[in-house]
Amino acid sequence: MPTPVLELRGVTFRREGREILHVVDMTVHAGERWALLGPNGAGKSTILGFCGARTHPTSGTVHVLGHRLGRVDVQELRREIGHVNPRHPLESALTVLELVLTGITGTIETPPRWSPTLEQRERAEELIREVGLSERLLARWPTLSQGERGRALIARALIAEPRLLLLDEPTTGLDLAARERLLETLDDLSVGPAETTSVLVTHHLEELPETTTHALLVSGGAVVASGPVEESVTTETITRAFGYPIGVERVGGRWNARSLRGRRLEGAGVA
Ligand SMILES: Nc1ncnc2c1ncn2[C@@H]1O[C@H](COP(=O)(O)OP(=O)(O)OP(=O)(O)O)[C@@H](O)[C@H]1O
Repeated sequence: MPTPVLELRGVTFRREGREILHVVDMTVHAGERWALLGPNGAGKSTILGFCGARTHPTSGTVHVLGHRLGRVDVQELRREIGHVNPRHPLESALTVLELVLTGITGTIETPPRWSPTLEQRERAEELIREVGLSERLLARWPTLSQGERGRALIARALIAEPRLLLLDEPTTGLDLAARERLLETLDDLSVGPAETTSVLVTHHLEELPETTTHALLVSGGAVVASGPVEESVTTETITRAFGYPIGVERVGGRWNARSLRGRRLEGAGVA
């Protein structure tokens, strides 16, 4: 069995005298697309922090790309991880092209006196085309819609050819068409290198890309379900994770969720 891309074993996390995560285990292999699901405050972002080598556990072990956190230069490790953060802290008015190129330098702003090679520029343009932003190539960051920013940030992450892609609520706040477009962009990544492995955080089942292969459901810092998505995302597990009766249905590859309060559980084709 090849070395997993991510391995969390018996991970706990304590802050201000409170245990935020209780014994989390998770193993992600190359090519898998994971979703981290759960209600507000469940611990999803904290887990994503381990995956991105940004947070260390209080106890237990975390291996990222075969390296154990605490025994590796995290700066170097982070270069192999693409992190799409909707709260990208860019302050200057970079164009889409310039923004994507900062994925090569691993910086937020364009470093002084740095300029791309012709090859790097062409690669950036190719990725911008792939995420459907060719017409906005020279548009500046402050003028981009939230959906355009999301897609530009995905291209920025991909240009560094990461072995692991982390997506923190990439569709939050997008209108319906922008959300669908971004999900299509994520689904299309599966035609890229087979090794592209991803972990996506969301609260909403409707925001899961069709290509999701596995899910980890957390609630109150504990794992409710984990494994292949068909087994881990069901009416029973989602109801347990969110503490509310929610029916889950998968239609045409995508998921729907709705309250079962006042409805009968049987029938309705729930998963
Ligand atoms: N550094 C910290 N210090 C103290 N408490 C923290 C810290 N980081 C996270 N927490 C707490 O841990 C819990 C889990 O937080 P986390 O952000 O991981 O949840 P989440 O599932 O991502 O939530 P949301 O869906 O609301 O973003 C929350 O109660 C949060 O307030």
